[in-house]
Amino acid sequence: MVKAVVAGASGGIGQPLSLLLKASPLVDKLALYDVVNTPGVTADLSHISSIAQIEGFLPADDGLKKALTGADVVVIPAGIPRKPGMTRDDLFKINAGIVKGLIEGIAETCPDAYILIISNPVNSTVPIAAEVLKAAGKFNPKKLFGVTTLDVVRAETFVQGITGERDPSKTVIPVIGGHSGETIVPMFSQAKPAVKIPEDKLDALIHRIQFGGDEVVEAKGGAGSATLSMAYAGFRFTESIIKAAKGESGIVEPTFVYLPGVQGGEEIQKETGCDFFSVPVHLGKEGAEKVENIVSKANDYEKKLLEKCYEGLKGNISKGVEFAQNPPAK
Ligand SMILES: NC(=O)c1ccc[n+]([C@@H]2O[C@H](COP(=O)([O-])OP(=O)(O)OC[C@H]3O[C@@H](n4cnc5c(N)ncnc54)[C@H](O)[C@@H]3O)[C@@H](O)[C@H]2O)c1
Ligand SMILES: O=C(O)C[C@H](O)C(=O)O
Repeated sequence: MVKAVVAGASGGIGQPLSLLLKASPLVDKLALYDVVNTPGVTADLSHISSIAQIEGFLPADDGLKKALTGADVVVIPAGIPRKPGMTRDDLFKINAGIVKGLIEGIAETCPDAYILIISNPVNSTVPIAAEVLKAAGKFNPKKLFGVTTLDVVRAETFVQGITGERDPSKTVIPVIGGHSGETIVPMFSQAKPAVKIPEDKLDALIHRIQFGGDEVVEAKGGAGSATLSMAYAGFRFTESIIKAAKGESGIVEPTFVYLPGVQGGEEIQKETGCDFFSVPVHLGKEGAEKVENIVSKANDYEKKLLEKCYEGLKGNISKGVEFAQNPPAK
């Protein structure tokens, strides 16, 4: 029996993500939570003839608690998206409080659930979540994940323009670091099967992966950021978590985790100076089993990218920790 919850289910990501989860044979129960419109979204999805029993909740009448009760996996795409000219960090002011509130609810109602955070800025919202869970005495670093799968999906897609592979998802390209601009570090040296990127194309390819989010924000012209590709990526990661929890072996996904809390993470923490980092994580029945240290395998070109990543990422992490430890007065 797997119960999944989407918090932020009525939004641009929340709706297609809820659709994919409703259609998935891996989900038995699906709860949709949002501050608006969940009755409509739930009624609509409930007509789909799939396994998942679906229920929708609003904040009234203890809706968050009811949605979270018995949850195994909580996916969080709640919060505002960017408009052209904004950075992900510009979302901090509003989204930090939204994520904090939802994590407080999880700490109280379903502290053993896997928590998958999509809300930006991921580099800060995940540290916020960790601090809130620590303060409640409920932090399990093996079950807290920042979803960075869209960066992996973009790397797979954009490199296809060079390799010409028919199915881009067959090339595994680890993307590590964080989830914004130069904190995103694609590791083409570790691609499987190996890919050969012509030297004159590498800078542009890396830049497109690091700033792929901007491409969508600009194209949507004020109507938000990536939603459909994110729903696909978020579903792909959620499926991996559920499959691993059900005992499937050999599942490895890059995801943003608290390094000291996962086997092998301390070595990467020492090397990077970052407490949180996206790295390929081996997923198992209890969540993050161990991390792969591919940081130490970086070539000279990637080492330069990583130096820039550490600079930005450390600041983003501290900002989240500081917010959670000293929340602004309401
Ligand atoms: N991690 C990634 O790779 C990635 C990719 C794309 C977008 N994002 C981020 O995901 C977030 C959502 O994007 P979107 O396009 O779906 O935005 P959206 O505005 O379309 O939807 C957000 C939803 O969150 C809901 N919400 C607000 N406060 C809430 C609360 N306290 N509890 C529950 N729900 C609440 C809103 O009502 C809305 O339905 C943004 O922060 C965006 O930057 C992350
Ligand atoms: O770019 C954004 O703001 C949304 C998301 O983080 C993305 O990478 O598409």
